Amino acid sequence: MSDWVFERDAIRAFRFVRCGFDPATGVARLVYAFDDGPELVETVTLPGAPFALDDARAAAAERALQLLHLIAGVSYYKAAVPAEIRIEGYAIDADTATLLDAVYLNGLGEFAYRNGLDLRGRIRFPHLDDAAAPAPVLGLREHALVAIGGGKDSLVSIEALRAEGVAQTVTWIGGSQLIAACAAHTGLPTFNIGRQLAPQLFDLNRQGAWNGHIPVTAVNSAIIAFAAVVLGVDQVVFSNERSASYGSIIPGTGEVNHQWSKGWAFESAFGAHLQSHVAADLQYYSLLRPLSELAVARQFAKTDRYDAHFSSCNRNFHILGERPTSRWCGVCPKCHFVFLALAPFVPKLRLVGIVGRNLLDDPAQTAGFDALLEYQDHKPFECVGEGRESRAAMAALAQRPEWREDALVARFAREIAPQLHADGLRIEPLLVLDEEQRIPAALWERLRDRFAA
Ligand SMILES: CC(=O)N[C@H]1[C@@H](OP(=O)(O)OP(=O)(O)OC[C@H]2O[C@@H](n3ccc(=O)[nH]c3=O)[C@H](O)[C@@H]2O)O[C@H](CO)[C@@H](O)[C@@H]1O[C@H](C)C(=O)N[C@@H](C)C(=O)N[C@@H](CCC(=O)O)C(=O)O
Ligand SMILES: Nc1ncnc2c1ncn2[C@@H]1O[C@H](COP(=O)(O)OP(=O)(O)OP(=O)(O)O)[C@@H](O)[C@H]1O
Repeated sequence: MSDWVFERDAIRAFRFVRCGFDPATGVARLVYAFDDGPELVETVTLPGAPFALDDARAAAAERALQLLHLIAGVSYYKAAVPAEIRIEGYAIDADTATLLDAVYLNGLGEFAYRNGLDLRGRIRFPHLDDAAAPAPVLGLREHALVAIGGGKDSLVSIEALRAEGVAQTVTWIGGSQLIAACAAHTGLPTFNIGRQLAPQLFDLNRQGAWNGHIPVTAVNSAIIAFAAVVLGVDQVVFSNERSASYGSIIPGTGEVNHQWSKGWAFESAFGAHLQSHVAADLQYYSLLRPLSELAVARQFAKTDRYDAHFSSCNRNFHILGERPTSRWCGVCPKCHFVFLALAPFVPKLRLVGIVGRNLLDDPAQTAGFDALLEYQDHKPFECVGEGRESRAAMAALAQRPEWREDALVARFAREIAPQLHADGLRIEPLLVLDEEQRIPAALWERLRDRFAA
């Protein structure tokens, strides 16, 4: 890393140096730096090059690339969180700055909390006073790039879109074999985007950089939106459920949402921004926004097509280090939650077969399930449903002969449920669909009945 020394607390500025895309190779380069330190270069590679773009689409691709550059910078900015942010080579308007201020502040909420940092008032993207010209209609082809993450949620979306006859390409970022296997198992066209973080980020981490969670869904969304413009298609579909909009309530701090960029605040702001600043006919939406985690679990239970392939356990998705030998580690909050959320809807034998064991009959996992229930702990910083969903799922299992003898279900019925109001333990109200979403109206009309049952 040359002679430059990373002194985290002495760094003054984070620089967005430049970004560029080569349609001949499909490689986008996103370049950043701290002060006058070495360039940090992240690459994003779209398969299928060369790409031929007419002038209007090339201009829109440039706008989408700049948005990606700005959002993906969060991985590097976090290493030092300097007071100044500089954008070189292009300029942004006030709307774009407002979006970025929100993505960085809220998306780094867990990072800031865990590191004892207060980023409020610190993150200010510089901007011009003039508003950008409204983005034009590009005449994009009707086709959906559907993000797949290897877990249950995106598979529910993919099957719903298939049933409704929506043309889709299953799209993912990175080299996960697990996601590739799930994608292949859909039997649909696939699109695997390469992403390499600047390797120096890991050196900075070793040298004492601030480190922690980043809003990875915002980054993935910006990558796929850029790909949609390059490919000339009109929809980017994610599978973020309603429950993702609710964070963990931390005594003395308030709400901290690990999943902020999976929430409605990000989806609504980012989707509107793409239409006003990138292409007026580019639609970004989450197909599962009207559903709670329990409602998604109910949908997933309807098919066993992916049982031997999918996993919701995030330990499968580390960039560095060893991958788990089993698809489900069985001890992390996501394994706990997905087991609990599926249990009311999936036959017990099938569920134990998927995860490899019965997590609800293992007293060693008591603390993990207590956190999900928000019992003597807060909801874990993970992609898990609301506490009321976990409590309602447990309460339902406590009524089922096949589950109620299991150690953690029996303990819930004996020790926790008596302290709770019975009305708050009903599953049915949590399965009601929400109308706060941005799914194209005609599609939602067709989907509503499917998701209501
Ligand atoms: C796989 C995972 O859960 N990783 C989180 C973990 O990182 P760790 O160091 O254990 O491993 P790596 O993921 O290999 O990361 C190495 C370093 O690189 C940084 N980094 C990674 C990706 C990126 O886009 N930018 C980065 O800067 C990372 O910070 C490491 O220093 O712990 C980290 C700290 O808490 C998390 O940030 C890692 O989370 C990944 C970014 C990740 O992809 N996580 C998803 C599985 C995830 O958490 N999804 C959320 C969605 C949240 C959202 O708002 O988008 C969810 O499903 O709830
Ligand atoms: N590597 C990836 N590439 C593209 N999209 C991704 C990737 N990882 C996650 N996503 C998308 O981000 C969103 C949130 O991911 P999340 O992990 O919650 O979903 P999932 O993997 O489909 O299901 P589960 O909640 O069971 O893990 C989903 O829309 C998912 O498709």
